[in-house]
Amino acid sequence: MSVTVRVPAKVNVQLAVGAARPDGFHDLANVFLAVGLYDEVTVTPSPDGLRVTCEGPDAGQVPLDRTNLAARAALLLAERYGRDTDVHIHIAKDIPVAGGMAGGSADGAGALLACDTLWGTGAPRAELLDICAELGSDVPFSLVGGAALGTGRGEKLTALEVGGTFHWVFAMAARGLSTPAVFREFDRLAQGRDIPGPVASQDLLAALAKGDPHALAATVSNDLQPAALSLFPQLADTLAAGRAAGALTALVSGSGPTTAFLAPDAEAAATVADALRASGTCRTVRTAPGPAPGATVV
Ligand SMILES: C[C@@](CO)(OP(=O)(O)O)[C@H](O)COP(=O)(O)OP(=O)(O)OC[C@H]1O[C@@H](n2ccc(N)nc2=O)[C@H](O)[C@@H]1O
Ligand SMILES: Nc1ncnc2c1ncn2[C@@H]1O[C@H](COP(=O)(O)OP(=O)(O)O)[C@@H](O)[C@H]1O
Repeated sequence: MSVTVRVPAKVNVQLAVGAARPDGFHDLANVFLAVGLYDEVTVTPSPDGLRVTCEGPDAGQVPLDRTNLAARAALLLAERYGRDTDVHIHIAKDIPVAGGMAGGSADGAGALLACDTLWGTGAPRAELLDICAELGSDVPFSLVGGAALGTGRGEKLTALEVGGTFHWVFAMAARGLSTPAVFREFDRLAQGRDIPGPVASQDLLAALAKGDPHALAATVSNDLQPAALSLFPQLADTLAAGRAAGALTALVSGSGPTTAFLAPDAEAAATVADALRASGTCRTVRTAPGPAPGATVV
């Protein structure tokens, strides 16, 4: 018997970052939107013990040892419920690696739900969310999907209402960016400045609730964008190419380097995608609607 779970990528429509905390994390007002780009995680009982395999264009960059977030999720759940981790975890990866779209987090949440289903642990949802938070700040959101405000380091979630479908274009870069390196660059750029506590924009939440792409485009923001651009200046060319092609707004997704473009409708999204492909400023281009559902057994 196997269990397969489908898990979405995310874009941060607002990422407000506070000052570094004593534990090295940053308090956030992180408005997540799940989008229709998915990894699929399949778990199968395996007589050879815990094993991870991965397929997809970025598979070569995914660690297959116990540092893989999917393996860590299986180990944490097994430890809490006294199970053996005799599973083969296979990841069919479509979310870019180290792209700021929470691909590793998606695999962590996916493996957790898949193992929970396979083992029939009956873990309460709150306990699964707790394990997700232990795995990483973004992992709880990968489990719930939709749209949510993440506070604390991004792990404390409040579900948000979304009044329509938003049409996104994503440009994947030639290389990845390390999330800790981008936060470190944020700290460096912030030196000597007063960093206000992060607060969600009420105008942005209203735009999401209304499902209005023009209002959303006018309110998106990402405090990590200057840091990502400082480490990867060529991203400015990708952002400019998408804007010139009619995107309502262009921003770096999370810590980057994937760039995200909001279009007024699906047809305009296809036009922006074609222009980005022709621009030669990125590796691949994908379109995806949001919101998308969270981790789901298929
Ligand atoms: C920036 C965001 C925005 O959604 O996503 P990505 O762009 O990486 O996808 C997240 O905050 C990433 O969350 P996640 O990738 O789960 O990070 P974690 O494993 O929890 O932390 C990795 C490292 O990032 C930094 N970090 C992360 C979250 C946070 N609130 N403050 C931080 O300073 C810390 O240096 C930490 O050691
Ligand atoms: N299942 C996984 N998929 C991708 N990366 C993983 C996974 N598990 C651990 N990692 C590690 O996490 C790093 C960040 O990957 P990822 O989650 O894709 O990026 P981001 O945090 O920018 O969204 C990778 O460089 C890789 O070393």
